[in-house]
Amino acid sequence: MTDTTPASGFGGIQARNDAGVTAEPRISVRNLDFYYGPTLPKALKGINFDLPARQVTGMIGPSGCGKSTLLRVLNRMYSLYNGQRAEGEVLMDGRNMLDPKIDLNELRSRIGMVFQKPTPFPMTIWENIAFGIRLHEKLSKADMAVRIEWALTRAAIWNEVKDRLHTSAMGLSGGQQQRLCIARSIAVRPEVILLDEPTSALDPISTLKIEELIDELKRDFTIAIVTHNMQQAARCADQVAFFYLGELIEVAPAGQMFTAPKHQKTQEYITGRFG
Ligand SMILES: Nc1ncnc2c1ncn2[C@@H]1O[C@H](COP(=O)(O)OP(=O)(O)OP(=O)(O)O)[C@@H](O)[C@H]1O
Repeated sequence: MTDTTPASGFGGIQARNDAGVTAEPRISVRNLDFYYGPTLPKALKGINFDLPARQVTGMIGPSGCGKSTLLRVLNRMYSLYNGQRAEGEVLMDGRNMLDPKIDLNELRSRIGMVFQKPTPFPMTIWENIAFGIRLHEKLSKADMAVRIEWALTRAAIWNEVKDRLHTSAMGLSGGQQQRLCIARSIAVRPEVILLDEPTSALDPISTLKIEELIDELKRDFTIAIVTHNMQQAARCADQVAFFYLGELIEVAPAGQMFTAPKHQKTQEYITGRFG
């Protein structure tokens, strides 16, 4: 990982990516509201922000503020559940990804998701990767082999698994399983990867590997990461979005967020006064 001289931040938090956010938006979220049910209050209220292309957006905020809900809306996972409803827009190339006319398969191939707990399928390492690719593309055996090696290499796990591709993925360590899940997600060559607390079940060394991987992957992918760990947000993110009670309170370049947050609530949260 390249390092920059960190700015001194609140609570000793130092943002590594201090350059600010200059990229064009890959996803623009506009006036987004979300309901878990017809009689339940809004879980997301009037959210407006952009995910800049090939940058990492860290999503922070106390438990229940809507971070995971937002990721579930971005890849329309909620549409599997009766009664859950989103209003507003999630724009990619000027098209609203929430429009039911947009094919879910297309959406999922453009916006991939990795969950908190590693979720490998109970099949071989090879099949874990091939399975998703086959849903979207028909590749020859040779092309499939190339794609699988590419995905595992990009997820920084190829060297550890290349001699055991046809053994069960369940035999991998937790950290390896999570990198396999990242490989599975990038194997379909999405443009955006959503990571929901991807290291919360991992040891510090595996966590570091995933953070290094995120830094590497942002060369090609637009990334959003939900994290409870301020230090991790400061290490990984180019911009940080702070959520509270279903609202987006503040979004800013990481350096600014951890040195000079504009809102009192943000300041209280990042200094550990609640949450
Ligand atoms: N399936 C559900 N049905 C009804 N309400 C839900 C459901 N899932 C989440 N909620 C509510 O939506 C709000 C946002 O929850 P969400 O899981 O997005 O928060 P979060 O910020 O990701 O929290 P955490 O950091 O604890 O994972 C909370 O009030 C939660 O209770």
